[in-house]
Order: sequence, then structure tokens, then C-alpha cells
Amino acid sequence: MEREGSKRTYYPLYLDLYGKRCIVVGGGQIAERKTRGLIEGGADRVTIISPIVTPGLAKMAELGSIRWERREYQEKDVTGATLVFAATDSRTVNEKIVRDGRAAGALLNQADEAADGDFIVPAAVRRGAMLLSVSTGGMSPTLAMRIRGELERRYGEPYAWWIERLGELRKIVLKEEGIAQQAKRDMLRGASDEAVLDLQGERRSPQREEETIEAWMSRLARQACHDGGLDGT
Ligand SMILES: C[C@@]1(CC(=O)O)C2=NC(=C\c3[nH]c(c(CCC(=O)O)c3CC(=O)O)Cc3[nH]c(c(CC(=O)O)c3CCC(=O)O)/C=C3\N/C(=C\2)[C@@H](CCC(=O)O)[C@]3(C)CC(=O)O)/[C@H]1CCC(=O)O
Ligand SMILES: NC(=O)c1ccc[n+]([C@@H]2O[C@H](COP(=O)([O-])OP(=O)(O)OC[C@H]3O[C@@H](n4cnc5c(N)ncnc54)[C@H](O)[C@@H]3O)[C@@H](O)[C@H]2O)c1
Repeated sequence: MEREGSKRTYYPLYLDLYGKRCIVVGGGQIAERKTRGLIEGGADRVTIISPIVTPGLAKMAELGSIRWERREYQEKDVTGATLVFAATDSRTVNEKIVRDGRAAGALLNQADEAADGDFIVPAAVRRGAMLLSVSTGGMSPTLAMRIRGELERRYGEPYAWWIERLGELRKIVLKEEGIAQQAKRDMLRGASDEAVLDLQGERRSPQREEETIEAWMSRLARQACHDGGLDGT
């Protein structure tokens, strides 16, 4: 069905690509960038299809992080794929990949005419489990890159450490029986407040680093108890 107007609206989501077949057709700079993004994003079944590839892609194939099929694209290549990237320098070939991929039930990214694909790739900053991403909806990749640079400077490496710690704490707190829901929420909010305060200085506070998750949890529980009642009464 034809959409009204030319503007697209996108839905953000984070994909777990582990074990899923991802196909990149083409072996130039664009294919290399998409492939690196896939590997950084946890994809372990990436296949490149191209007669020629960049030295970077050749190295990745040699190291076994990707598979390289040294030939031109064929229709059967998209069978069983979750994601397909059409990144050749031929508009006709890219369009064929998009048609075949759709028919095979894959989601398509088309490098030369993004508006014809199913998804676009945002600029990303990773800090441990935290993933910040920026898209301009394909309007200005250059601006997306610039904002990514700003985010990189604003959200430094210490975030990775804090996010891991907050995740560990959350797992324990949520499992704990005998603590009211509200108190659990207060504890988790208190913990993220402490993280933000510490991160505002962009440095780790040594005493926080030494405190075990269990000691941290007791301290937050005492505080929640003091502020509102731990058993929900
Ligand atoms: C974010 C990032 C992710 C990634 O690709 O992994 C990404 N482009 C990146 C780099 C980059 N892109 C371009 C240059 C050279 C120019 C420069 O340096 O300015 C460089 C730099 C380089 O090559 O080094 C130009 C460009 N880009 C597109 C076209 C074709 C067209 O518009 O038709 C042209 C040529 C026309 C032009 O010049 O505009 C198309 C797309 N590029 C997108 C994403 C999608 C929209 C994202 C959004 O919504 O904003 C979209 C639509 C499709 C897609 O690919 O999904 C990654 C940055 C990673 C990082 O550094 O953070
Ligand atoms: N998405 C983006 O960010 C972005 C940015 C700039 C350009 N582009 C567009 O992306 C496309 C790729 O750019 P590039 O710089 O990587 O191109 P490139 O010319 O460096 O590489 C093209 C690759 O496609 C391969 N190829 C050609 N025909 C093929 C076939 N039939 N089967 C398999 N592989 C085939 C070639 O071997 C080569 O490796 C271009 O159309 C370009 O306009 C996209």
C-alpha cells in the first residue's frame, strides 16, 4: 500500500542478533561499516557476499569473525536471513536484493536509497550495557554523527561500571521477598541518584567502589525504611 506523503516515521528497538543470519551484500567501505556495527552489536553469523572486499573485511574473514563468499549475489543468499544489507555500488543489484529479501521475510537496509529499505542504522555510543543511539530519520547522517560525538563526550566510560553495578543491585533487590514494592522502587531510585551524583564529576568515588552490593543494598534499605516504611505498612 502507498503511504501518504513522503515522510517516514521510524520505530526504535534493540535487536538481539545472536544466532541470527545477517547478510551483507557488497564489500566496500559501507559494507565494512555495517559489518563492524553488526559485530559490535553481538551478531555472530554475518556473511559477506562480494567478489572484492576491503582489507578490513578480508582480515575479519581471516580471523573467523565473519564468513566471506567471494562471488556475486544470487537470490538464494537471502534465504533464512533475519537482516539483509544491500550495499553494492549497483542500484539495480541493490533493488533486486531488496525485492528478494522481502519475499524471503528478512528486514532490509538499502545503503544507496535508504527510503526503500525497512530500517536504517543509527549512530551509536556504547557504555557497557548502555546503548545510546541517534537517528535523523535519514535526513542528515552527518548531524547524527555529530550528536553521537557530543554524547560520547557527555557520557564517558565510567557509565559502564555504574550500569553494571546498578544492574547487579536491581537483580538482587527485585528477588528479595519481604520488601514492599514501593520500598524496592525507592531503593533503586536512590541507587541511580547516587550513580548520577558520582558520574557528574566523571570519576569513581573510591568508597563506593569498595562497598559490596550487599552493603549498598542494606544501606539503601535502611534509607527507604527511614523515608517510608520497608514492609509497605
Ligand atoms: C550513523 C551511521 C551508521 C552506520 O552506517 O553504521 C550512518 N551513516 C554513517 C556514516 C556516514 N554516512 C555518510 C558518510 C559520508 C559523509 C560524511 O562524512 O558526512 C558517513 C561517514 C563515513 O562514511 O565515514 C553519508 C551518507 N549516509 C547515507 C547516505 C546515502 C543516502 O542518504 O542516500 C550518504 C551519502 C550522502 C550524504 O553524504 O549525505 C545514508 C545513511 N547513513 C545512515 C547511518 C542512515 C541514516 C542515519 C540517520 O538517520 O541519521 C542511512 C540513511 C542509511 C543506513 O545506512 O542505514 C554512520 C555513522 C557512524 C558514526 O560515526 O557514528
Ligand atoms: N549508507 C551510507 O552511509 C552511505 C554513505 C555513502 C554512500 N552510500 C552508498 O552505498 C553504496 C556502497 O558504497 P561503497 O562506498 O561501499 O561502494 P564501493 O564501490 O566501495 O563498493 C561496492 C562493492 O559492491 C560489490 N559488488 C558490486 N556488484 C556486486 C554484486 N552483484 N554482488 C555482490 N557484490 C557486488 C563490489 O565488489 C564492491 O565491493 C553506494 O551505492 C553508495 O552510494 C551509502
